[in-house]
Amino acid sequence: MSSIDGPDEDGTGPVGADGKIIVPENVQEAIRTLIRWSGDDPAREGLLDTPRRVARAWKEYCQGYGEDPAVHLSRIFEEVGGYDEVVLLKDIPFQSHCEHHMAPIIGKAAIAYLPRDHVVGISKLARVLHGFARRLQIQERLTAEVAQCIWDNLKPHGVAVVIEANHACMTARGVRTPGVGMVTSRMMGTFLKDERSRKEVLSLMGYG
Ligand SMILES: Nc1nc2c(ncn2[C@@H]2O[C@H](COP(=O)(O)OP(=O)(O)OP(=O)(O)O)[C@@H](O)[C@H]2O)c(=O)[nH]1
Ligand SMILES: [Zn+2]
Repeated sequence: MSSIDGPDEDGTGPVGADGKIIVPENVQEAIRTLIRWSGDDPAREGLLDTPRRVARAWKEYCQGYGEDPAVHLSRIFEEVGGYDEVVLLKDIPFQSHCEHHMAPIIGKAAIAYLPRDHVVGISKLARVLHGFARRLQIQERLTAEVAQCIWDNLKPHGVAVVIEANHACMTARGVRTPGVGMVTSRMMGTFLKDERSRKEVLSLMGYG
């Protein structure tokens, strides 16, 4: 495959003439080994392009390693008309992969903060979530990282993050128990210290 110089638009690696990331031979071979180990023949026609596809899919699932989610919080808005109440983005769907089985984690998040003088564009909260979700994760760390990033960069009075997700490693394999949801939360600042504020934000999130 011929290549053009320079990274693709996500900065994940050199791309070929078809505009797709070039997958090194050793990565493809690793996937062929896994196919063989699973019981199939990587040389059969339907599987010939699979190693390349799988590798590119994993680059996409793990796009978060190529970014610092904090960059999304650098553009602030100071003219907020004196608004100093809760800002909440809820029901944000996300996908991640568990670091134990590399199996999908599919869920939704609610992210809230209590602004101190300034706010950010609301889409940026979802961008921060995806930046940390697109890595190999456990749900507890994902929750903590999203909250800490907002806390460190916006310096708000409070941050609250609640994540609810299903883990495919519990449904498609292992204990094989569909329908169970894991819930994690991280409260910081006012939401941690003040019970009334915590109750208010949880109620706005739909957990009241
Ligand atoms: N706390 C936590 N556990 C997770 C998460 N994702 C997956 N797990 C769990 O990680 C554990 C790994 O347990 P191990 O005993 O090392 O692996 P295993 O033999 O594959 O475990 P089973 O899934 O019970 O078959 C399992 O209990 C998973 O359910 C997560 O985000 N947070
Ligand atoms: Zn798992």
